[in-house]
Amino acid sequence: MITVRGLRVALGGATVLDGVDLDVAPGEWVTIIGPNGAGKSTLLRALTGLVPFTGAISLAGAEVTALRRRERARQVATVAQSPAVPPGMTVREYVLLGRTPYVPALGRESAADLAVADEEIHSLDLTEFADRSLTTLSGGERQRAFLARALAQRAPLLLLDEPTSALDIGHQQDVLDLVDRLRRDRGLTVVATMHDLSIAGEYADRMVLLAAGRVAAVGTPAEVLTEPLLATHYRARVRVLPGEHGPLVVPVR
Ligand SMILES: Nc1ncnc2c1ncn2[C@@H]1O[C@H](COP(=O)(O)OP(=O)(O)OP(=O)(O)O)[C@@H](O)[C@H]1O
Repeated sequence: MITVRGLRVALGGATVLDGVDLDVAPGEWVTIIGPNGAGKSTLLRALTGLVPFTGAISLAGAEVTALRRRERARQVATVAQSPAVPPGMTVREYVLLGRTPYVPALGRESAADLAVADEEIHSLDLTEFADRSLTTLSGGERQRAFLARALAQRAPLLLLDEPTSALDIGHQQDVLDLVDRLRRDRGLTVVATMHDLSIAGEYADRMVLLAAGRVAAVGTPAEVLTEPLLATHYRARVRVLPGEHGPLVVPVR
């Protein structure tokens, strides 16, 4: 589904990603972790062709730079870390934006587009907010609206930049369970960045540890979430305990 070879990104004169290789199989969930500034968001942005890069990135066999915008939007849906909130837009109107790649030029959304939007509003538990202005939602409610818009795009590849950072622990689990269920039901491929390492490890098939723009480790959660790797790359004092669905990373003073 995704092949990245020798990816290098320079921003503002600094090398942000350097020699990154990555393979993500169809239906796989890969979570990118790493300390602040490691290059996680930049990697996601590069996957959608949003930052200039050297090296090669292909999505479902096509070079990302060769895909036209509309085509790319049918392949990849992204929830950015802090998406723009268009003023005066209701939740339903916002989620409908996810259907843009399917609306004909100068045309309007069809009844089927409206039905898809309402389905995602329902699956994200947003029905009671559908006619409210997006700007009046709490941070967590808004986060769910961002995800609903991305899901309405019905793209096979879902890129999530810290999808749970604004959510309480219950909604974190609801949203990640939903993404996992959609992954199975719709065959979605998921690439996410996350800071909560225990939760990250519980949902990912594989993890990539980025540090200073390079891949420091890649493997199963048990291979990547180790005390020595976390001490080296995060300078964190942690204990890693065995958990039912993956290692549990506990900070210790
Ligand atoms: N437009 C830019 N110009 C210069 N430097 C940039 C630009 N965008 C990002 N950077 C730098 O690139 C590095 C990687 O940023 P990125 O946002 O990818 O990190 P991250 O791993 O997602 O961090 P965080 O965990 O803090 O969200 C950072 O040092 C950042 O300051």
